[in-house]
Amino acid sequence: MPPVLAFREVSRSYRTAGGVLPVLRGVSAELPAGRAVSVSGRSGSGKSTLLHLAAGIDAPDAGEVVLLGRALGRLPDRERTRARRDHVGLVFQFFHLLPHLTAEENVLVPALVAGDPPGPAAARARALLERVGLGDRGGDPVQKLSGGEMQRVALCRALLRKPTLLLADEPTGNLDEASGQKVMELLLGVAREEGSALLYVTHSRELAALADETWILHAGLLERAP
Ligand SMILES: Nc1ncnc2c1ncn2[C@@H]1O[C@H](COP(=O)(O)OP(=O)(O)OP(=O)(O)O)[C@@H](O)[C@H]1O
Repeated sequence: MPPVLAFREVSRSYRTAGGVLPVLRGVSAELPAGRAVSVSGRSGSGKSTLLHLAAGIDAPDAGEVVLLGRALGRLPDRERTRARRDHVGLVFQFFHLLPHLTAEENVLVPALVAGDPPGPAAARARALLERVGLGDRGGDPVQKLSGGEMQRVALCRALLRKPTLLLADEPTGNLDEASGQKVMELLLGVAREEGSALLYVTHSRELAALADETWILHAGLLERAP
């Protein structure tokens, strides 16, 4: 089976006022199906850049990002968007929920966008909310929920269409330690049950250690922690 995600000699630099800033300098790594990998590294080391490349939101200057055997850079825009929609779930630090919609409606957004049949999608949304302990909050507008609860809703939304790859950029960065720990345990547990590979960025050593493997970005290169 090909890896869910592969970085092959990926480089990315940015043009800044001070000149060209090389962020990734020939990074190669593979994420096998169902595996959980955390990404660490100091501020500015390129963690978010790596995740954006994985999601096809950003493109490398050189090298290839391969999702399920297909090099994203070689796909036409529409195909790349479809690959992301069908195979990738995204969780962000600031949740990006629609505040006036209910928890269940937020979870259902990806199904609406994709035109999935509403009945099965709604049943799955309810089952996921139940799984993360929010079975009785599905009808509440998300703006009434706590930060930890909002992130659990965002997790359900990311998982709704059974993504092969779940990407999470500092998913606990906006939460206190206790809710952060709970969200991370749920993220890892549900991803494992669903068989989704998981790549998550975290600044916390404890939370990074919960993964099967840790990738550390340093000086534009990727090192694997034992
Ligand atoms: N669009 C951009 N234009 C110019 N520079 C950028 C751009 N995006 C990122 N950078 C720079 O690239 C470097 C890596 O950014 P990135 O956000 O990937 O780091 P990070 O490891 O996620 O950082 P943090 O832990 O602080 O969130 C930083 O120095 C950042 O300022």
